[in-house]
Amino acid sequence: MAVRVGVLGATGAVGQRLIQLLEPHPEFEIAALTASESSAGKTYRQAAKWRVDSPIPDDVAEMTVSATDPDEVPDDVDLLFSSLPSSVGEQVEPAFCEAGYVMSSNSSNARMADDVPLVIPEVNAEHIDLLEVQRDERGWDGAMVKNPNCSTITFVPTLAALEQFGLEEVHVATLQAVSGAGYDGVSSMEIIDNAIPYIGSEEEKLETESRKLLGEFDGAELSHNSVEVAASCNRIPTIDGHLENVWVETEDDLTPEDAADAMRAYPSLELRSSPDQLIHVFDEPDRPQPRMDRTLGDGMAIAAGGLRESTFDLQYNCLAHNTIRGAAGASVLNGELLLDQGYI
Ligand SMILES: NC(=O)C1=CN([C@@H]2O[C@H](COP(=O)(O)OP(=O)(O)OC[C@H]3O[C@@H](n4cnc5c(N)ncnc54)[C@H](OP(=O)(O)O)[C@@H]3O)[C@@H](O)[C@H]2O)C=CC1
Ligand SMILES: N[C@@H](CC(=O)OP(=O)(O)O)C(=O)O
Repeated sequence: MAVRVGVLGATGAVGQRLIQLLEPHPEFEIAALTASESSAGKTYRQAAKWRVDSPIPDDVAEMTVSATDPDEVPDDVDLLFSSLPSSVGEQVEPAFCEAGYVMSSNSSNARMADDVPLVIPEVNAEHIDLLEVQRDERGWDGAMVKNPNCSTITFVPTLAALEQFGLEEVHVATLQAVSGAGYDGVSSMEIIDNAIPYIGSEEEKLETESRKLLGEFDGAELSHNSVEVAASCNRIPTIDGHLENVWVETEDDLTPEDAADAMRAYPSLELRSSPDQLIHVFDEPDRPQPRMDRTLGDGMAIAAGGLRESTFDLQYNCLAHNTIRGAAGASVLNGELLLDQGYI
């Protein structure tokens, strides 16, 4: 029987992607949709300005949107996906977990909290058991797992593949699509014929979340990886797909060929939304490119290319679909992990 799920922030850009991924999902059944007070009481069709590249599912369109309040969500909903603005998530997500709901959240609040697992299943699935510590400390029947920021998700799997060579120092420069800022985030007059070399708080997120993801969980505490990460973030006028330039220094010798082999061999998982091949390595020096490569593995794969020696041991480019692998798909995958690991 399918698990009954709810989406918090269902009318937003990420909420719509969640609905697109959840509606055909065989393990999940959409049973509740929430948004702000101004959407509550409306049908989903009335409340959401649907902009995803597939038709709004008929049965979802006629559902009534409720306020984002634990009392408004049916008790038999077993799993919540949250795509709320982080300022709202910070206020309401803990109340849902306290009320007993298990939650897979995409919002940035609490990602760095000591007792909140920040998970990319193919990289650090074992961190999910930090939920036991969380439940002990917070007295929750529910639980909260987070996925990282979309730019963090793009480069961390490639670092995980290179970890065997001893990561010392990483520099990353991003070229981020406008969808990452949400529909109303960047105006056309700002971004067309332009690039903006600033995205608020983004650099710090890449630098800190990557070290948490690559950290060790000993069953009681999580220690963060000591690799030095320096990030520089830029907004460019692509619609979807964050492209990143990465420079890596390693303790052991590392050739571009070794790096390509390690990335290609890095395993995926058996979870439904994991791609068959997690990291797709291009031999062509001018790939990956956002428009051509963002839908690899149904938008859940990481693409890499341009592997070469430079002033660093290794330099390369990588790419992921920011609203699928970087947001909604990442949350769905964490939901599948919660189910697989018996948390729901
Ligand atoms: N866009 C992207 O690519 C990415 C976004 N994220 C993160 O995901 C989250 C959602 O982003 P995005 O979908 O772009 O945001 P949107 O602004 O498009 O959507 C926000 C959603 O939250 C609801 N909401 C807003 N205020 C409240 C409130 N006070 N109480 C309850 N619900 C409220 C909105 O409802 P209503 O329609 O009624 O206003 C809407 O459903 C953010 O934390 C963002 O940082 C992360 C990675 C990528
Ligand atoms: N800041 C990211 C998207 C985002 O919302 O990130 P976060 O999930 O960390 O809030 C971007 O602009 O592309």
